[in-house]
Amino acid sequence: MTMFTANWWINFITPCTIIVTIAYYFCVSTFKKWEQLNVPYIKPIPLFGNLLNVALGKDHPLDFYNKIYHKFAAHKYAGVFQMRTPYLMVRDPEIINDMLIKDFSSFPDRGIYSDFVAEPLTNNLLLMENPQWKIIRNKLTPAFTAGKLKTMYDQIKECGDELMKNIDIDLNRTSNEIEVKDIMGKYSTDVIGTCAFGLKLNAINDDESPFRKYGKLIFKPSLRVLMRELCVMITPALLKVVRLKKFPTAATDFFHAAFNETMTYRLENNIVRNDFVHYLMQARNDLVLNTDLPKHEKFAESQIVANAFVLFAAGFETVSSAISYCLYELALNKSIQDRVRKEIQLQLSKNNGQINHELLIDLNYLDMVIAETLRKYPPLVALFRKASQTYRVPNSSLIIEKGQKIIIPIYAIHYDNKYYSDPEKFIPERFSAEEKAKRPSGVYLPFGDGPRICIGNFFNG
Ligand code: HEM
Repeated sequence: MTMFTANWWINFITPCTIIVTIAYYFCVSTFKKWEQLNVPYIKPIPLFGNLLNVALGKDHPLDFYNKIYHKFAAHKYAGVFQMRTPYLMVRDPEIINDMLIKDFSSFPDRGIYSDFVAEPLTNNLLLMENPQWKIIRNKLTPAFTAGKLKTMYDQIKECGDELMKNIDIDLNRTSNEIEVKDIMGKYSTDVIGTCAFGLKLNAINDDESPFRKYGKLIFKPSLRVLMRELCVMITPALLKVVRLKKFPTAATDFFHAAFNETMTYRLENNIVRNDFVHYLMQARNDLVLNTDLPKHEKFAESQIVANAFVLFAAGFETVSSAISYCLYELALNKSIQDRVRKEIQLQLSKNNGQINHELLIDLNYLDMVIAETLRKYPPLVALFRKASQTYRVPNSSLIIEKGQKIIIPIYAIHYDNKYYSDPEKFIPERFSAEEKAKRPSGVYLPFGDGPRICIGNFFNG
């Protein structure tokens, strides 16, 4: 009997010890990386790396990046462990420029994980890797030129008129208060809908608009999204087990059906409009239906729909957040607000009351106000890249291996008083031609930079 108990105990304890040892080894197996490469870093905690407070919801990722950026102020780069995954945070503007622009061929992808089979809508420009990214980017770039924007002013103005009507109604209904972020979300949904897809979504007048409803849903922070991100940073293989999706199924089903229907409708009715859908359909002809293409170069129908989705999703949230913050700062800074108003009134009177391309390019002060808004409130707090080959970091002994993930902390750089004195203050004059010329490049990145810069960059003026 005693023998049985002892054996049972040994039989139990041995596998447990082995499992705990393997689990522990797995949790810390990547943690020697920065020490071996002589890169400064903060001591990581098993499994969580440096991300414990973010995982517990105590810190926003933005605070986390800021802390590391400031802690290593004397260094050009620092090592970060996001759970088990080692990232190199690059702080130095020259290295940032090299990675984004000059040495783009070594960093052509973002390295953000997605399972394109389980989540076909994520198989789009933002997450696609080369060589497919380059092919589809070349097909869609012609949809984003200043000339195309000129043809869209009337549609944008129509949305603007509806917006003004609704602001008036809201102000009368409430005691002179409006929820700016919400109304701008509806407005930008309508603008992208009409300019990009030829759809009159009317989200501004329709609280039940499904584009607005599902658009909001895909950006809603949730435990599901946090858990998914943490799983990816432990090991993407975990997602095969826990099956957490980036976007709620109801939203992806809706957008899939909506964009499919839009394209089918145009095909069946021979409708040709010079907008994003037109270029997406051309891409479909060239890359999906083209029988001359070898099989491995062909795209799937679902990739065309995924790109329609990303143009909508990446477009409406960024634009509405930029306009909302801009209005917020104008409300706080009356003298800046007055100067913007005066400039618009002056240019309108010079241009016979017409809002068109000529008027917009003369709104120099407004341009500076928007640039300062995007400095203070960049919609993306960081850029991501992944090394596609071994890379020697310029002017240093550091050699990055293929697959190394990179973080460029846009937000922290935009608040670094080395480049922007009194960074908390809203000072549009920072973006006068003279002031801009004094700053190094690589320290103003609201749209990213290099060949992978935001494709909608032009759309924002
Ligand atoms: C205020 C407005 C916007 C801001 C601040 C913004 C910001 C950004 C940033 C920071 C990136 C990553 C760039 C990089 O990694 O270097 C990006 C990528 C992207 N943006 Fe925007 N964006 C805006 C509006 C738009 C609009 C209106 C659209 C489409 C209609 C759009 C579509 C995209 C797409 C498709 C990508 C991925 C590009 C690629 O990898 O080729 N964005 N955006």
